[in-house]
Amino acid sequence: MAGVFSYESSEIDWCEDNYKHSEHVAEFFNTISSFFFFIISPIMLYLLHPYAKERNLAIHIVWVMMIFVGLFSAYFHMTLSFVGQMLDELSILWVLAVGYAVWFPRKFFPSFIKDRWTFARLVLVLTVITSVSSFVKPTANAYALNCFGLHLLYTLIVEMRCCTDQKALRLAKLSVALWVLAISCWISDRFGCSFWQRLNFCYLHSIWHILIVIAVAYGTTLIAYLDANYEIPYSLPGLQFWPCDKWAVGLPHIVLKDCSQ
Ligand SMILES: CCCCCCCC/C=C\CCCCCCCC(=O)N[C@@H](CO)[C@H](O)/C=C/CCCCCCCCCCCCC
Ligand SMILES: [Ca+2]
Ligand SMILES: [Zn+2]
Repeated sequence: MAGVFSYESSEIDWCEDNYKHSEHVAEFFNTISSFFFFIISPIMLYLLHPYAKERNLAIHIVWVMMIFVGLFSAYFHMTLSFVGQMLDELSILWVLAVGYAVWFPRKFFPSFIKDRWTFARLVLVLTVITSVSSFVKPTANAYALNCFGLHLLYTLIVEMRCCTDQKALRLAKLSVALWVLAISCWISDRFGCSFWQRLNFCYLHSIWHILIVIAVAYGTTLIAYLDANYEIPYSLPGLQFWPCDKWAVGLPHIVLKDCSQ
């Protein structure tokens, strides 16, 4: 039993050299880059608050859980233990589940689902079953999780096909570009390690951590914006960038022009 907690008990080992910078931390840069989740999550909680207050406070669960994703990711890369791997992957699965439950567009619901509450209960049942199944072949979990990324991409493309809002279209292009860059780093670290070792540059998984958390910030704001236009159109949702709307870089957020109704 203790074996599952022990260092390197996971079958997965990322490209970064182990114990190069500390005898207690297996993958130093992969561990510290996980702390990026702690920086972005509280800012996103703050930025999404006006929208969540108007729509549903349960939306905050997504970014509260992202803090745990960062925590478990840091623990996994520090120990490369089996427990660390499962906590990292299961926390991602549950963030995705909450995201789908609160944001998945009603028009894509299966025909036998009548309302969001029933859809959320279906997501809960499927997530419990998937969580149990994830112990059957743990090495396949990360690939299964990336399939959700592909499904989100597909949903976004269908949603944006008839969108004429230039700010939303720009945000969609930025989210997809960040996700493509992030997933390229993840795949390259996984399958091209010997090449990167020859170049003495084994930090692609750390770069993935940073890019994916920004992609999720952009992607979730876009989904929340489309949701606000559909569910609370009277609040006249708009998109802005923080800290300054005129800057080329920043975090996107929703501004509600009329919260009086
Ligand atoms: C309508 C549905 C809305 C859903 C909202 C989704 C909200 C959050 C989604 C995902 C969180 C991703 C967190 C990534 C954590 C990275 C930790 C990590 O590096 N883990 C690795 C091991 O260290 C592990 O191998 C990674 C596995 C792959 C995870 C893939 C997750 C899917 C990401 C989907 C991102 C969508 C971005 C939107 C772009 C259009
Ligand atoms: Ca390693
Ligand atoms: Zn990682």
